[in-house]
Amino acid sequence: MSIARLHGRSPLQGLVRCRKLARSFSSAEWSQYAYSTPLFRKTRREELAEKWDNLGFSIRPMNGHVRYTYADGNWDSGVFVPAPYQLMHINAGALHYGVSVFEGMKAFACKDGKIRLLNPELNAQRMQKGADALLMPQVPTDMFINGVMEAIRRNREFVPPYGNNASLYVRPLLFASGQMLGLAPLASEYTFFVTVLPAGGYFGKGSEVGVKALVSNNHDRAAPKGLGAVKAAGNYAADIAPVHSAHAEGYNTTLYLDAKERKFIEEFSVCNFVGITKDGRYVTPKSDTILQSTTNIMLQQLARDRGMIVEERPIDFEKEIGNLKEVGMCGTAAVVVKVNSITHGETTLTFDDFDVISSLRSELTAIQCGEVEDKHGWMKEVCDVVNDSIPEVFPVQPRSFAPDMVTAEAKGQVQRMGSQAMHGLERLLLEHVVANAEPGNPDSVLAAMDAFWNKTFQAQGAEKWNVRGLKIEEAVREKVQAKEGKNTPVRCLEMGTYCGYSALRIARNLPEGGKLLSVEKDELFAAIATKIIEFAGLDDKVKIWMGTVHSEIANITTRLEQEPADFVLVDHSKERYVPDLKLLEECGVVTKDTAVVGDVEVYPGDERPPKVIEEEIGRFFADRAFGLATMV
Ligand SMILES: C[S@@+](CC[C@H](N)C(=O)[O-])C[C@H]1O[C@@H](n2cnc3c(N)ncnc32)[C@H](O)[C@@H]1O
Repeated sequence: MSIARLHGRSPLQGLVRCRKLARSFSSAEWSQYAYSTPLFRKTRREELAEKWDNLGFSIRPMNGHVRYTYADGNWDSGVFVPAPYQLMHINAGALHYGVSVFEGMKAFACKDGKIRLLNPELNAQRMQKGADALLMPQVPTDMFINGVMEAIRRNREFVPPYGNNASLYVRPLLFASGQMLGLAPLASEYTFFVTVLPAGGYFGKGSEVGVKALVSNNHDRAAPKGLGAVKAAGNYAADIAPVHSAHAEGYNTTLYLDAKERKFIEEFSVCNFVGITKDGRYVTPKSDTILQSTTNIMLQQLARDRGMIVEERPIDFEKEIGNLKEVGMCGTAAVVVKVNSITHGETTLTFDDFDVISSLRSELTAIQCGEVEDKHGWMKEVCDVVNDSIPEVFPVQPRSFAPDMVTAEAKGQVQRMGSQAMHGLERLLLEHVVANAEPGNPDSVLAAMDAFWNKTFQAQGAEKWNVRGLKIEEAVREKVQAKEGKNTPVRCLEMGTYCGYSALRIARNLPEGGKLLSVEKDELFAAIATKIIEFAGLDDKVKIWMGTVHSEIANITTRLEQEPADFVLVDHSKERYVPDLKLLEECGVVTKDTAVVGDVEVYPGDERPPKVIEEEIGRFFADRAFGLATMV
């Protein structure tokens, strides 16, 4: 049996059954996955025009984030997700066991009109150390940097302009997104994502004004031989209560001493401790439970460049604190902030000077924005800044930003549709349509396609094939009727166009203004379908989009005008049904109101998808209240 008949025209072996799940979901249940784009509105650059100096440190919805998924021992090729959501199982390891590490980095608009990133290798290495400690997969340095750069490029209009002390704060995160019940076995899925937000605010200003710190006597940050040296989410959770009680007592931050002896300085709340001794040495604590700040590493280097003595060693609080003339707290967001005083019990020590640290800080920030030579090669160029005086034309986005990653396709886990041999048949189909159908008449084009396939396959399965088409059309018509008089267009999405047969059946039911976006990864099929649709005169309603849902998600949401789809036909490769539908849900394209019709038939001659895939599809559809057309 030729594989050709599996596509678009196939003898079906049973009845077509369209099942609407009767079960109704409460809005709370839906809220976990029925996102719709209107729930968040992306920030517009114009809204920030007056605010660059006062951005603060708050979350604003950006254009989207970059996400990679690790499953079956490999990372996928990465995707840009134009939404701030991640759909995951309620038993995800990150949620229950805190299997999560993150990073903080900054991108800057430089004097020469370029956006640059500060020292990403250091952050990649630190995340790798964290991954080791929590037995998560490594994020290779190249992938880390590619992901970070892509997230910045895609959000580059939110990089504050040069001359401003704000920057684009970049947050890469690695976590167990797969289920875990107990700590062994490990999660089957991990996610690495990179999200960004423009930030400035408190830390910028605080660095000049100075802060008051309180030695934390009732809390420890991390246990000896624990996870204090990695940027694990739990370390931050442990810091919340202490820092809030310090605030309540009128202090800006906490200072932790070592958990074992309560003698040696550890770090401030989420910031490293930096001191300048009365004789001009740069001192900073050394301990296995401190997270090493990348900013601290660079400040130390700048101090050494000036000939200063740098000592990274245990610092006995009682014995040495009085010998410091300057104290700063440093970290990516803060750079380095002046500490005016430290209170320990009844005693408060004050530090009036900040000249040495302040000048190191100025040198580092000058390197960051390209004002002084970057002798150590810390800055990595990302792209050009947005020029407000020139209308923005976004460059064509690369299809894949991690070309070396092992993709599901490369692993052979995605059904292979199409071969050299098939293209010959599809070419004949197009010739047949052009020769026999009436231009501008979709019904006659469909009739010609039916005739072609009937002839090729001696009419096997013709009737059942028609039933499938009718079911699809019925679901579309229901949606069209529901929208009648509502003045909003009917939006449809198809995954897997092949030669455009189902696209025609959908589109011929669409009223004026109705749209079908059909995604096809095979370029030749996409070209043939485009010609067939054009010949049928439905090209004003149908757009064939080349690529996969995964690679084209940002274009899909844009073409659907950030609105949910009314109808979705899932007819591409079974392995992609659930991941692609999940992504569409996260981006607000598929909601509880979308009619989703999935072809779950295994056609004769087709490779049966692995059982886990069939089960995954079954579970996914059973959990949702949208319609499913099942081929039985
Ligand atoms: C069963 S055919 C679609 C038939 C079509 N909907 C019809 O009824 O006329 C599946 C198509 O999906 C395409 N495809 C497979 N995987 C895909 C993916 N990940 N993204 C987009 N298209 C894909 C194949 O190239 C093939 O043309």
